[in-house]
Amino acid sequence: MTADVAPLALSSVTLTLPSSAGPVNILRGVDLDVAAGERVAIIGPSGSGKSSLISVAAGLERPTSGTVSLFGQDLSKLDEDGRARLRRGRAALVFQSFHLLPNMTAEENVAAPLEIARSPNALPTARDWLAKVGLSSRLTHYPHQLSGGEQQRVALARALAARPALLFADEPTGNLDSRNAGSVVDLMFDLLAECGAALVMVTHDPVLAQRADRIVRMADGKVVQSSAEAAA
Ligand SMILES: Nc1ncnc2c1ncn2[C@@H]1O[C@H](COP(=O)(O)OP(=O)(O)OP(=O)(O)O)[C@@H](O)[C@H]1O
Repeated sequence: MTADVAPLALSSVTLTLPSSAGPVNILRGVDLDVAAGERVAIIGPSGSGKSSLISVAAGLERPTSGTVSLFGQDLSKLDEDGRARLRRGRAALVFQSFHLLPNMTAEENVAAPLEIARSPNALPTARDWLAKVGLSSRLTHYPHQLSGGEQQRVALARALAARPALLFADEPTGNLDSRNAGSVVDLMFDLLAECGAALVMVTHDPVLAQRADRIVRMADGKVVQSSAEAAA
């Protein structure tokens, strides 16, 4: 993995989607560069395009125009499989609603992407990561047997077990009470530091945003401010 290639670079990105009321301009010319290991929080009012930005940046959605480079590769030059291959082991995602597979235990949920990436010792590695997030006693529990905070910690272990260079997080604590949110956030920042991973995180929580190295404020589909003091 080359440290000198920017994990993420967006240039003049637009996203326009059709709706019954006509085309909606969701992203209207977004530039964003994220350096290796840099932690960026994206804030802004509801509907300003934060989740859409993450979706386009992670290659889950194609921009209408502009370029998205992930680890130096232009995503528009890759098909869906190519984008998935590029992300695998290097970029990970954590969402507000966890997205754990309901028919798999905690350890199987964490091991699954490692197995897909053919990493050796997937299950022992999964167990190590569940220990890091304080869930050694819940290895064989299914998601419905876990609390919201525990499910989010499994999701975090799953995202970070492959030691990605970039983590995308969309409201990573959105469904948690403030005590659980605080412990998940502490854990996330500790584990990111351990991996040296960059973070692109959407949040409505100003306290969480302040923990980032940089705060990017969006309004109406555009970046309107980008600085360490944006939330002040
Ligand atoms: N598939 C779609 N088709 C049309 N419009 C959409 C679609 N998805 C999102 N939008 C619109 O795009 C805008 C941006 O949505 P997005 O979810 O990115 O905002 P957000 O800043 O993440 O909002 P929130 O903070 O409420 O989650 C919203 O006005 C939304 O209604």
